[in-house]
Amino acid sequence: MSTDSGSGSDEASTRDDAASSRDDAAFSGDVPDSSGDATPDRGEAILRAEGLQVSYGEVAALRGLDFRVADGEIVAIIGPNGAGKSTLADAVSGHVAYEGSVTYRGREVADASASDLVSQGLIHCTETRDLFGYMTVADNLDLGAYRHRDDVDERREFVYDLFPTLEDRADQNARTMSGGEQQMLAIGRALMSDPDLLLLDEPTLGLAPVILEDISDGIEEIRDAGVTVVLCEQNVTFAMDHADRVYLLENGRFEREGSPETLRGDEYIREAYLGG
Ligand SMILES: Nc1ncnc2c1ncn2[C@@H]1O[C@H](COP(=O)(O)OP(=O)(O)OP(=O)(O)O)[C@@H](O)[C@H]1O
Repeated sequence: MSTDSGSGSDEASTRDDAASSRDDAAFSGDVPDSSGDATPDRGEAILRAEGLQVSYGEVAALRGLDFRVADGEIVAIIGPNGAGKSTLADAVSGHVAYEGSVTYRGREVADASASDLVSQGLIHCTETRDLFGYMTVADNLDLGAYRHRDDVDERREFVYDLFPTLEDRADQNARTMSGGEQQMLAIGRALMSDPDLLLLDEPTLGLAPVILEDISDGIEEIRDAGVTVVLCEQNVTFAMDHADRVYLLENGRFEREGSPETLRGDEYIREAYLGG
């Protein structure tokens, strides 16, 4: 079944495309896991993938990923440009066709439309933010709540507590907000959808350190409010500072997996991503 929801999936592969790349891109399954902490013990898996593959025509973007995210965790997917982080987020949120299996709360993602997944609490905050630039901050937030009209005021209050700038700028058009403010608005709008699982794709992209602190505090508060977070991030330091577990994605494969503490001690991670 197609998972096309009309948001950029025209270029995505068919499942046959993905299948055709299976042989030359098989997953080795031997992600180094010296940590002993790979299995989440915080709760039941809310999200699980087995043999997840995505291809765009000839390009194999994800080459057979196995992962699980437990209820209440912050899990970071780190990796360089082109590693496949956004593709992973797109596959999990039903925006791109995939091979293998991805289940959200035990149900195959491909069997639901992207909008059904939103109704079930799986919310994807994309790298491009997708704000309505000529609408106000307040209206953008309200649009986030279009499928969940209960407790809107409570959720808006939570968002305003998290990012007070948004309340101060409630009547300002989104396009006139700074990059950092727009990122806060994108996360705030996602929260208005009442997520159980929030996929954040590159929330730190292009942001100044002072704004990163606000986003940082926000992510941990979101988790503390009971939302599971999958953080796709190129900023490895930021991701390591906030995640409970981390997967390193390179060229469509997981190369490392473990707790931030363990990965900070990994020589390859230190040299390639943490400046030695
Ligand atoms: N719609 C598409 N059509 C063709 N190729 C694509 C498409 N989207 C992604 N790709 C390719 O898939 C690979 C993974 O891209 P993806 O955007 O998922 O990586 P990423 O880790 O999110 O990168 P970045 O951090 O730069 O956003 C890249 O080689 C990219 O060029």
